[in-house]
Amino acid sequence: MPKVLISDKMDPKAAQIFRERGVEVDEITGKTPDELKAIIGQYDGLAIRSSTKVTKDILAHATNLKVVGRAGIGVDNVDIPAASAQGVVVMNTPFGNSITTAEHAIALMFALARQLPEADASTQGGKWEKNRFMGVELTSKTLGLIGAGNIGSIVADRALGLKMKVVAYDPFLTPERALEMGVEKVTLDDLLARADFITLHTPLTEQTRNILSAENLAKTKKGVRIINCARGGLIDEAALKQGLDSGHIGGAALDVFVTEPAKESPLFGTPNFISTPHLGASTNEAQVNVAIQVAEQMADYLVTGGITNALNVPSLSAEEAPKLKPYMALAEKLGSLVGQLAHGGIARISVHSEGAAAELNQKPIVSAVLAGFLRVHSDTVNMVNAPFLAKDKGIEVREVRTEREGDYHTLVRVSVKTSDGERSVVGTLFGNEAPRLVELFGIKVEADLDGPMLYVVNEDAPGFIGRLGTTLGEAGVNIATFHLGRRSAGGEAVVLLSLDEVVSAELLATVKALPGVKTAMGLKF
Ligand SMILES: NC(=O)c1ccc[n+]([C@@H]2O[C@H](COP(=O)([O-])OP(=O)(O)OC[C@H]3O[C@@H](n4cnc5c(N)ncnc54)[C@H](O)[C@@H]3O)[C@@H](O)[C@H]2O)c1
Ligand SMILES: O=C(O)CC[C@@H](O)C(=O)O
Repeated sequence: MPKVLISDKMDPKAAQIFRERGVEVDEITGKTPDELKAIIGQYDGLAIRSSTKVTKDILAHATNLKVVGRAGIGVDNVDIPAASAQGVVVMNTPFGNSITTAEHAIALMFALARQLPEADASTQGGKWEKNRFMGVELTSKTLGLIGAGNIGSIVADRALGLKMKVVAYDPFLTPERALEMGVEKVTLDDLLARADFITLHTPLTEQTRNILSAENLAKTKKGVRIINCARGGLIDEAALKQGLDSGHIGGAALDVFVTEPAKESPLFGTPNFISTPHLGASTNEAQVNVAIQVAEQMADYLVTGGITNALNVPSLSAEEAPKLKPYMALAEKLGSLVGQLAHGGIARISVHSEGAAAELNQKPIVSAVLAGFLRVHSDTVNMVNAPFLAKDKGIEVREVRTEREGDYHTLVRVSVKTSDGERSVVGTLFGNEAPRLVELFGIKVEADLDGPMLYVVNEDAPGFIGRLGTTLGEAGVNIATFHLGRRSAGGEAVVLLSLDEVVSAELLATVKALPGVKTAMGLKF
């Protein structure tokens, strides 16, 4: 039974779903990195929010880990390249808390417009400062949206409902989508010059870090009010403080900080500054949503192999998984076969699906070919890290599909281009289930690729098969199945034998010395 650790505070629904889906679960929160390292080795899955930092060091101790699930959106607390390199799937729940976070941004916009926190503190402090708190209306004001994805577009929708004008800066926003959202797509400079309120909804990347830098803050309208419910680091906090102190910035509300938890900050106590402790996603509804979603996604992966919302591997629905499973087994065996037989630098691997195979999601099939191919040289390769490793090795990967059926109703052809030229192996599924090799380097041969095997290329001549059988028999090696193929009568022939044990180096040398043998190799599946 797979075992999952929930290491951050999460709605109890998550643990309930894991148990219902046959996944054992421990909830142990608040561990230090060293404490986490000591226990992480026993888990197949790790469910987190933002407190647990899944570093390379933690991953190195997570020897059984298959999946990290983030109950939320941002995965900046997970070292995704390290997880990918280790073959660990990283998933998030991209929509579960979007409405809640958008509402928090709108709440902070209202709070800034009417100075609600200061007015509350003053009133509860026994002062009745009716003349001190003069607000601004939102109606007809311009809201500048930086980042118009899931959350940004909900914020835009709510702001339009408040009769604001919304201008958006997002390099990936298409004019059609902007039209659909009812916003005006603008450049960043235009947004800075026009917005009365600015709200940030981008991830923190090298392009967005300090997107509101001192230079850009200086381009804003005097009195601008700024909201950040996305990620700390999008605003230069020192420049923000200066802008608030000088009065150029009329107010700022931060839910997120460069350093979290933000227990101290030069911004604290600044007039017109509001802060919340990363509460964007903190509503009952959002926390139930993300807990259910993360547990379902992780359980799907651990129990059925279905992949949803993964950031480092193509999605594979729980419905698709059983259909693709035999293809992935076939693809892996073909990849392994070419990996064992190919020599020289590999320039390209092409995966060509034909007939029924071409109708399926190709990404998992290609990943399985690469995993089988690369696993020949490393035990730690799996479907998650194989595409990254292939890229690292400079191997070009091609995917081709032909829906028309050929001799077989379904076929997968794996071709490898090396310095010696391009060679292919081809396989099909018998009864839609059993992987079977049907062609090897242009020679028709039918074989199951299973267990230890012996591969021999010889000159087709009478008596050879008998001599080979005798040689193996004399060495006490039992032949399970015998598969033959040849290019032409008297030409090059291929023998593939399934054996009950791995051929020893000594026996291989004897086979190679048989008259007519061109190549002999032990294979393993
Ligand atoms: N405060 C919280 O508790 C909380 C909760 C949920 C999400 N978040 C954060 O909110 C942010 C947005 O989440 P989302 O679900 O809307 O993400 P999303 O991926 O749907 O949208 C992000 C948008 O940013 C845009 N973008 C990327 N680079 C940009 C750039 N250089 N300039 C302008 N736009 C750029 C993208 O094109 C995309 O449209 C994320 O950082 C997420 O982690 C915070
Ligand atoms: O888990 C949280 O409370 C914060 C989540 C939020 O930052 C996110 O990126 O989804």
